[in-house]
Amino acid sequence: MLFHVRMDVDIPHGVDATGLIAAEKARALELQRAGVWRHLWRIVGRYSNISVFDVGSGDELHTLLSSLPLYPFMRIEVTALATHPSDLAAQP
Ligand SMILES: O=C(O)CC1=CCC(=O)O1
Repeated sequence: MLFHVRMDVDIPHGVDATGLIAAEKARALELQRAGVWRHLWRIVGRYSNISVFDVGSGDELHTLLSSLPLYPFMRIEVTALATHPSDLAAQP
């Protein structure tokens, strides 16, 4: 199942998140190499990203997202994706 995910990061002033940011990057690269984190894009001008995940279920995605190192400092919006009938890749 594909999910569109927007993550907005808000680290409070005074919190040293250097280690968490490094750990987040390592986890993101690991999940991309595993084919789970399919796309990762920066939203221009914001400390936010748009991502696409390929996971088995919403429960699996929740477990994954809530285990990210920066999760305590993120606001996350998730949209489940389905195949569009006019998608070229979906044509017979
Ligand atoms: O910088 C972000 O948008 C948060 C983040 C997700 C993966 C990563 O390495 O940083």
